[in-house]
Amino acid sequence: MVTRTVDLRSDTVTKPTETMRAAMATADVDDDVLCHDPTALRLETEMARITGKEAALFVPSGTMGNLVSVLVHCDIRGSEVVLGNNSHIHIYENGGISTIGGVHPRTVKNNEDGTMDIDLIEAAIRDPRGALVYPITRLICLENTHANSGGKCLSVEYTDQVGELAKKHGLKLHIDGARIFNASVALGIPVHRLLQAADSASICLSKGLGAPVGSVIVGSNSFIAKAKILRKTLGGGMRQVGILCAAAIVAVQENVGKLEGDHKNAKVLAEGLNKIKGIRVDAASVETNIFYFDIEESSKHTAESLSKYLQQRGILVMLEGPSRVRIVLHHQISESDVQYTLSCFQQALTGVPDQNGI
Ligand SMILES: Cc1ncc(COP(=O)(O)O)c(C=O)c1O
Ligand SMILES: C[C@@H](O)[C@H](N)C(=O)O
Repeated sequence: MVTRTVDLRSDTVTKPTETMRAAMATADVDDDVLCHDPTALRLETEMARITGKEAALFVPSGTMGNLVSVLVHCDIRGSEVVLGNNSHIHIYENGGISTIGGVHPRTVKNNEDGTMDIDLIEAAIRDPRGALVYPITRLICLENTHANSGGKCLSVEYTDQVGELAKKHGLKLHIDGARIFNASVALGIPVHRLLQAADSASICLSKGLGAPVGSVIVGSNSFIAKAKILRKTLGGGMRQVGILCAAAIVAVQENVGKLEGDHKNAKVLAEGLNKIKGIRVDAASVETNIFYFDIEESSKHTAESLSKYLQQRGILVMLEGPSRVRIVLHHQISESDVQYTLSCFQQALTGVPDQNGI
């Protein structure tokens, strides 16, 4: 019988802490559509301060945060957005910018570090003289940290360069900052500085920060005013939303400091896995809380059989292909969980109990 659960599928799996639940239970609330829920206002004011933007808006998910942001910037039919071919907006958001917003995606290859070559971004920007046949480029999107690249951090220098490029061409810059706090902690650079070049950003409170629900969009007063209308259009206007925002406030207050521990646990786990025959992981490249590993052909396991073996021992991972697995650390994974996980991997791949005798 499984007596322990180590959920490494994502940092979206965290459960609200007791402090969050207490804050939710006693939250000061009001109708956030008819007026402004006081706790939502507190969260939005704090997030605007942290990010150095004029205003902020709570939204139910990161997907809606990105969708609303893109649609505000690309509010004219025939608009085009330049984004990474391996970006979350392009891969995992149901093509919402097109299916709902009528916005055309223009992808540029993501490098292994999550960036897109600046010259390739510029080459993807449409020449306005071709307006008879071309869509009109209005927006560039970055993602920091870059999830599909293994939680890689975009440097502030790179972000500023893309910002300069956007300005040069009269474009806006949106940053999918689902894990911007992870980037900030890993780089030792404040969130507001990482977002300085961006006209907008979408920041997940429900990932590494551990809130049960929600994201926040940040930007200018004018941008957020338009975003609020679009959020309502999409059904995201919420009533006594302070119940959710109260937990998010606790998350920001209590969990940013835990991200460094998540990054350390990711590094320890990656380095430990790297020592196990049959597994290949670039442990040196682990920067934050996400990494991928590959199962070698010589191994007796596939990703699916390994995940089943691990699941029988309470360990949950995300399959990314026949021999590829994603691991994501979060504040509810302890150092002991990491060691237990390594023991189970050791047993699965080599059949030899490790020093823990498992
Ligand atoms: C980089 C990135 N952006 C956006 C999202 C979307 O967030 P949500 O799941 O809250 O819609 C996710 C994952 O969930 C993500 O990993
Ligand atoms: C799968 C993806 O949509 C989600 N953002 C995650 O990282 O778990």
